[in-house]
Amino acid sequence: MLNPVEAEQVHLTTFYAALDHERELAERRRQDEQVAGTRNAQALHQRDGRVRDLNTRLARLNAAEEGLCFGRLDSADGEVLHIGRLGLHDREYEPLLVDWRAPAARPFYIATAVHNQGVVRRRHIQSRLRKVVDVQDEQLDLDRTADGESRLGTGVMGEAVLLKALEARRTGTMESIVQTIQADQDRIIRSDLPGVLVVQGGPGTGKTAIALHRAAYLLYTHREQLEKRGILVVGPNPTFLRFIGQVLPSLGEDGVRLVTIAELYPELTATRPEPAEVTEVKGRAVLAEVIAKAVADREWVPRTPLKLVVDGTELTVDPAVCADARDRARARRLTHNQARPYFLTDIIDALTAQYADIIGADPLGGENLLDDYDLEELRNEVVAEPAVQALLDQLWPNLSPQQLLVDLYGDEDRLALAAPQLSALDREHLLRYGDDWSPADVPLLDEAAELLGDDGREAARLRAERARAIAYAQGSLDVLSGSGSTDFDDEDESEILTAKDILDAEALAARYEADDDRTLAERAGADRRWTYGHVIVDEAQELSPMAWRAIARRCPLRSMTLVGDVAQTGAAGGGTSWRQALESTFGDRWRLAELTMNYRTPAEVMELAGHVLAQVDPTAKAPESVRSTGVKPWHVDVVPADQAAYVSKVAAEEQQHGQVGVITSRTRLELVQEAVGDLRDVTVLTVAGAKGLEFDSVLVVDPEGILLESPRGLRDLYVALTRCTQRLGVIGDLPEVLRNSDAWDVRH
Ligand SMILES: Nc1ncnc2c1ncn2[C@@H]1O[C@H](COP(=O)(O)OP(=O)(O)OP(=O)(O)O)[C@@H](O)[C@H]1O
Repeated sequence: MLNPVEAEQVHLTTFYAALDHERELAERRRQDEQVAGTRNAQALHQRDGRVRDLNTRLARLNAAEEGLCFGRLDSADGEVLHIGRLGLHDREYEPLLVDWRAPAARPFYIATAVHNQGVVRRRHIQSRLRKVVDVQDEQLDLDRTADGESRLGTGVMGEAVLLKALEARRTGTMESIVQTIQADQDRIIRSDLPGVLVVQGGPGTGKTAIALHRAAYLLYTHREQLEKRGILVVGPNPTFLRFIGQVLPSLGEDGVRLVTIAELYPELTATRPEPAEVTEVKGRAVLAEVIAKAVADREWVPRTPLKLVVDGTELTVDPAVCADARDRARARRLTHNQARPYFLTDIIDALTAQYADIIGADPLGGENLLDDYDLEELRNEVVAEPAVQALLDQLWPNLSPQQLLVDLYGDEDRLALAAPQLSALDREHLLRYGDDWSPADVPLLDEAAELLGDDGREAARLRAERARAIAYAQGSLDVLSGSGSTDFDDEDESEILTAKDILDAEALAARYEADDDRTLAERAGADRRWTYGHVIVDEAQELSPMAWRAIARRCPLRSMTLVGDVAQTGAAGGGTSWRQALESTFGDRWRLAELTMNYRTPAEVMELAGHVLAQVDPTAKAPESVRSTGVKPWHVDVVPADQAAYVSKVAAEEQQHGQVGVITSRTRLELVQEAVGDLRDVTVLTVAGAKGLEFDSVLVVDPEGILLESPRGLRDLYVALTRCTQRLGVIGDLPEVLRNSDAWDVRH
């Protein structure tokens, strides 16, 4: 009789054989597609589509290679299901392996001894390089529990496997948790697609991991709906995006665009740093009104009549005429730039009429002497007159969002007019000259783009793109027709229509466009108006109301997952309660789920961090750590002058424990960075840069500085203290909140 490891090896070998078979099949079909000769452009085009699908299939099969099968469910009725990273069939199309996202796999994550969902045994299978290395069983059958064969358990699924995963050294990038997703996490992952779901959870509760697995689950379950529009994932900074970037590909999913708020606006780099007070003002919901007013102010009505000269004739633009033209243009309910031609037409008509009255006046007092042809000529003259164009640009300019903001920020009077509801100091924060952008400007540019509409650049870009596509298509047709002549010596073959016979370059270009070769993320990234099937925001507490508006615009269906912790808010414009953060954009149309177990930070470290949380919010409850390490956090007070050198020495020692994160105040950052140099596996960051990240060992340097240098210093300190999976050291003068705790192991 085989032992469990041997028995599972037999199954695993079958699964890998099926995986290899699928892979070979896809590979062969891809090769066949690639060598199949065709001269028909439409067939070529369809073939490209099939090759792309096969590439996706192969990428999915390859992603499942490591840890292909990790679970097994045995039901009371004797049914056995193996759970894996994807679904596989045998050659008779009988299911072999169930995808972890399929409904049938669900009991693997939620069955308990009390609610066993018909499962009597859950088996965790661990493998490496196609070999089963360990098997852990959980008996979920209460009858058997009664006779002592099993126990009710701790409420943690697959405890031994989970703890092994949590104890493991970090690699510097986040990994998939498919094998050990816990029941409360599973409920969130599989929550319904529609609506806004807010996931509140303390540090290390798995919010990021869950958000990414939810993306994979949604893509699998609602593929039809989501594949075309894709999923947008918004994270706090580029380092974080790199940290999480491999999780979805490792789950076999692309079709997801990962961005920070600063990258939300196409073709723009928004990296200019700015003071927190400025960021805070730019993030306020009222800025939407300010931008709207700034746009409206560019639809200008002069107070007094304006004079201009057309070919020696003086004409007057009356304020009443301008006001009338403006009202009529606005009544069309178009964007500023789209409404502009209507306004212009009215003003030009008025000027032409005035011009004609003067020029065509009958000296004898009779009717105007000009006919329609003359009037048309006069109109052309009015339009061609530079003074008229300058006047029109003044009254209703064609504007890009960038120009609107440059003009607004750079002019005290414009600011005063557009933002009377802001204090003089707040307006001063906005005042600046130049056209480089900070991340907080991005939602404002986006807001402006909505109100202004296309300023002509988008149309020009599309025209250029189309011209390129036509040139490319023409090239393809030339190649096809060139090679066609040599091949047609057979009677029958000459009957075949070539691309050239049935298509011209323009039609072919249209086909190429419809079948754009860029990835979904690239296409979505280039199009400001792209709307996604689902949006996931991580560290969502950091977003300002203006950022929420920009995000909401990208998902009119309001299908979103927002994960975060309002006790960790560091950004000046971020929210400290979900209600306050979301109210202006979503009202109360969102549902809340909470997570309470901490899978990252050991209990010893959480005890300390708990003191800080109690000061951030006395009503908040720190998440409960699932494990303790027996290693107390340590503290040493080193005078500032010696700190950098000390940190460098300790960081080098800590390297032996794995990835080391040195988190320090902004003021000490450079000094510490210099001292640490480029020690392998050691990263020096500020708290903002460490958001969402984790390390085996963390050194917090200058905690007092972290606390004092930001109005949200306490929350920053809480974030810094909760980044480690194993060890925490604190270097520098201790803030009051961390003194007098028994949690410390004091170093001298
Ligand atoms: N069910 C699980 N199985 C294995 N590991 C898990 C599980 N849940 C969470 N983890 C691990 O715990 C760590 C913390 O998870 P994650 O970063 O998603 O937490 P978070 O709630 O986003 O934290 P923070 O708010 O502090 O950024 C990660 O290493 C993650 O892989």
